[in-house]
Amino acid sequence: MSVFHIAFIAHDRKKDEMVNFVTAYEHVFHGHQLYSTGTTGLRIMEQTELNIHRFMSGPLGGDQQIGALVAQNKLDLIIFLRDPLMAQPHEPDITALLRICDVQGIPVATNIATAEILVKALDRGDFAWRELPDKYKPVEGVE
Ligand SMILES: O=C(CO)COP(=O)(O)O
Repeated sequence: MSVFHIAFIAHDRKKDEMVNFVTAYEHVFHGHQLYSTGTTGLRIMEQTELNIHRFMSGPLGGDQQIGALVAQNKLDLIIFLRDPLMAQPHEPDITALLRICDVQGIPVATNIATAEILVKALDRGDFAWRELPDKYKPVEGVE
């Protein structure tokens, strides 16, 4: 099985939805390299057997840390359940993360409907196209 690099991010009022989603598809995510922002990852790990590399909490820079991986083309899929009805103090970081996903052409789901479609595609093996030959080469000048 190919190992893909997947990040989970959820705003506070979307965290229950994220935990339910990841729990339902735990068997699909198992065996992949998983990342998250701080609190989202904690919540998922409390409810599943998944091991997740947690970055900082979103408002403290976690979105930017994940964005740095995206900039280096080191993520294959991001599930980012955003809260469209509440302003976030780190809105510029969120916009920057989505922008850099578009720069690199990274699949990113910002609502549960898209997340469902992408996880089913992952399960089917539709992510093989992400096995780019230069994906994990270190970026010059960056450790
Ligand atoms: O704010 C977030 C994403 O913008 C999520 O951060 P937490 O997972 O730490 O709550």
